[in-house]
Amino acid sequence: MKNVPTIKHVRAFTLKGGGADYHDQSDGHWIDDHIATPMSKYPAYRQSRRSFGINVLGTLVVEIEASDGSVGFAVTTGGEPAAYIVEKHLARFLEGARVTDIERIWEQMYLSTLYYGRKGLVINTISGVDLALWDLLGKVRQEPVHQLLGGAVRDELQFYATGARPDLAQKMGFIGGKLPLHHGPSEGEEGLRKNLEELCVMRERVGPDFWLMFDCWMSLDLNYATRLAQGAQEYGLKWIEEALSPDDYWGYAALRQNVPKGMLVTTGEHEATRWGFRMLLEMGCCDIIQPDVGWCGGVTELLKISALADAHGALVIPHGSSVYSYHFVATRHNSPFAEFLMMAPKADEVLPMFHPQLLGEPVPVNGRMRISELDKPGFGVDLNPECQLHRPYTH
Ligand SMILES: C[C@H](O)[C@H](O)[C@@H](O)[C@@H](O)C(=O)O
Ligand SMILES: [Mg+2]
Repeated sequence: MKNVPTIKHVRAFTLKGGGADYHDQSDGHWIDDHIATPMSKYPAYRQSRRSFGINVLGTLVVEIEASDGSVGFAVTTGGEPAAYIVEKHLARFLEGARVTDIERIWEQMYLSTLYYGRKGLVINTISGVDLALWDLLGKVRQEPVHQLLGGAVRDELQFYATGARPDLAQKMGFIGGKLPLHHGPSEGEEGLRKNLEELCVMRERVGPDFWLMFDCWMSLDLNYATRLAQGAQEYGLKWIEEALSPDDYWGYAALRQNVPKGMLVTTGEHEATRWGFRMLLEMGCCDIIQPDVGWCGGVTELLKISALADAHGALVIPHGSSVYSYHFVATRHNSPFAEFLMMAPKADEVLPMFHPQLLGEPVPVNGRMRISELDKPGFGVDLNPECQLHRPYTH
C-alpha cells in the first residue's frame, strides 16, 4: 500500500463579508429585514439581526497542508475565536497525523474540548477542521467527497429555496419556498395576522401545490407557534421550522402534537453532535432534522447523526451550507432534497450560497443540480484569492 501522506501544517484564517457567515450582508438584504428572532422582544433589536450581532463572528477558514503538498480547506461560521481554538488547541491533534486519521482526530478534538465545548462555536470550529480534512483526503485521493462517502444514490439534487420570494423561486424551478417569519409574540395579534397574511399572499401567487414553509428562527413560544400553525393550515403550510429555542426539547415534542395533522415540524440547524440529535429524535421533537454540516460536527459527525435519524424514520435535510451539504445529501437515502439559501438581496436571482468566498461553487439550475457538477477532488471548490485572508493567531 502506498505511503499515506501526513499532515504538516494547520492554519486558521478569518474572512468578513458574506460567505460562510452568510448573515453578514449589507443593508437592504431580505435576510436582515425585520425577521423574528429571540431578541425581537427588545424593540431596539427587532428590525435588524445584525443589530444584536448575528454577524459578529465572521467566517473561519481552516487550511491543512499535507506532506505530499496537497492542501485541503473549508469555511464555516466562527471567525477569530474559532481561529484561536484551531491554532492554540486543535492543531496539535492534526500535525503529524495521517490524512486518513479523520475519525481519531475528530474524537480527540471533541473529547479535549468537552470542558468548554459540546455545542455552538467549539463544534462549529471542529466542523470546520473536519470539513477541511475531508477536502484534503479528496485532494490526496483525487476523488470528490461524495465518492469518499460511499457514492451518490441519485443522479441529481433537487432544492427548495429559502428567501423572501417563494413566488420567484417557483419560477426558477425550485420545489418549494421557505419564508422567514417576520413577526414574533412581542408584536401580538397584529403580528400574527401579518404573518398569516404574508403566507396567504404567497399561496395565492404560487397556487395550491408549491411547498410553502415558515422559518421561525427560534423566535416563538409554544402557544404562539401552535396558533401560527393552526392559522397556517388553510394556506397549506408544509412545515414550521425552528419555532422554539434549540434547548426546548419538551416544547418541540408538545408542538409536534399540537400542529394540524399532516403539517411537519422541523428543527436542528442550531443543534450539535449525535447526542443533541438523539434528544430531538428520541423525544419525538420533529419530523425532519436540519443539521448544518458546518455547525453540527462536520461530515464525520453528520454520518452518525444521519444513521440515527434513518433508524427513527426521520428525514435529514441539512441546513443550507453550500457544497458541504450537497456532497452529503447526494449520498444519503433519507436526504431526498436539499436547501438553497437565496443570497441575492431581493431573492430574485441565484447566487452561489457562500458568495464570494468559493471559486467553482456550483448553483442549482432550474432548482436542480446534476451530481456530475460535484465530480472534482474534495469539495471541488477553491478559495477566492480576492478575499482578504487574515491569520490572527499562529502556533
Ligand atoms: C431565513 C432564516 O431566518 C435564517 O436566516 C436561515 O439561515 C436559516 O434558518 C435557514 O433555515 O436557512
Ligand atoms: Mg432555518
